[in-house]
Amino acid sequence: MMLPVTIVCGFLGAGKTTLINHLLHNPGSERLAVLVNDFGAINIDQDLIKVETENQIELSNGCVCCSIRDDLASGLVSVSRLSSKFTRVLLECSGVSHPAGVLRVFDNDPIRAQFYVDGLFCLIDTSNILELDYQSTELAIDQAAMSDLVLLNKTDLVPEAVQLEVRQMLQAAQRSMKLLDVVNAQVSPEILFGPTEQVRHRARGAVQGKHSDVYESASFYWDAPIRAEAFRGFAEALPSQILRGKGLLSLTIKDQERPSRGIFQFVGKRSSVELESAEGPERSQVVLIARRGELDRSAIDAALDLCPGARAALPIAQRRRPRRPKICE
Ligand SMILES: Nc1nc2c(ncn2[C@@H]2O[C@H](COP(=O)(O)OP(=O)(O)OP(=O)(O)O)[C@@H](O)[C@H]2O)c(=O)[nH]1
Repeated sequence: MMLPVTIVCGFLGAGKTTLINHLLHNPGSERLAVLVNDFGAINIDQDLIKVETENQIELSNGCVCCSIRDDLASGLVSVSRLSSKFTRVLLECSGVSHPAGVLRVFDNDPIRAQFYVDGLFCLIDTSNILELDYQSTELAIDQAAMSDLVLLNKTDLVPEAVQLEVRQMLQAAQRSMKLLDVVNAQVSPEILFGPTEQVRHRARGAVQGKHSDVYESASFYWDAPIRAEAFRGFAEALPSQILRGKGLLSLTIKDQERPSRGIFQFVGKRSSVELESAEGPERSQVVLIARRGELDRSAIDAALDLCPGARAALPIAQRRRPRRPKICE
């Protein structure tokens, strides 16, 4: 039996992982296999998926629409071997993925014989899309234009006038685009998993070049727990050209015996560190993404000086062959 695939796309930080977490908590009658793609050298999203799911595959080391399409295909093959366990695949694309490149994977055998794209949904960060550079705005609009439904997320952060401007910009690109206002990607699973009125002719244009030519990332890790104050200093000193930052941290806090787990989020010039009740991970990890050439290394080094002990994770190009995705059983 062929398995339906729900694809979630949207520019960096738009709320894709928030949506995946929401759907995993509210799966309805579905048994979901989740494939998660992160652009950076470290897959932080893998750890930000908050439901204990053994049915999760990590696709890191590049963008799923251009550099690691083979990894997506082999991830899907791994799912197909266990297809009786699942009723649906949820695919979270990296924020710089173009849906055309992702859809191409489903046009070829053996994937074409085992999976079909049942829905393509796009998250838009309503609070930030008007601030993006031209090329990133174009990518975000392309992602939206190819989707069956666009979720205008983070509407809590902007006044109605801005929401209206975003709507007008998107509908100027495609008049028939379907838009739904949401906060924290809260949408009924029936809307995404039920029958969709799919975009009739999804353009299957070739993706121009690789997204690693347009965007770059830097990843760092700390083997010892970090003082929360020191990390705050680092986060505040990050240069404003960074489009996206995220991290999974082990933070020491005054008067607390054990380090706590912290989640670092940086998007649209807003940064936050959320402390969780769980104990911190063995290693703290942070990924920063910017347009190629705009990742100001000396400013980042100056920020890292405020938070000693960081080591750089190897850039994608210097790694050995990307790891084959493995499904946990
Ligand atoms: N205020 C507000 N914050 C939100 C909303 N949706 C998501 N966020 C926050 O935005 C940040 C980014 O959300 P993610 O779900 O990680 O975004 P993403 O698209 O998966 O990010 P990438 O995978 O890095 O592209 C997190 O701090 C979320 O908690 C929303 O509707 N309102």
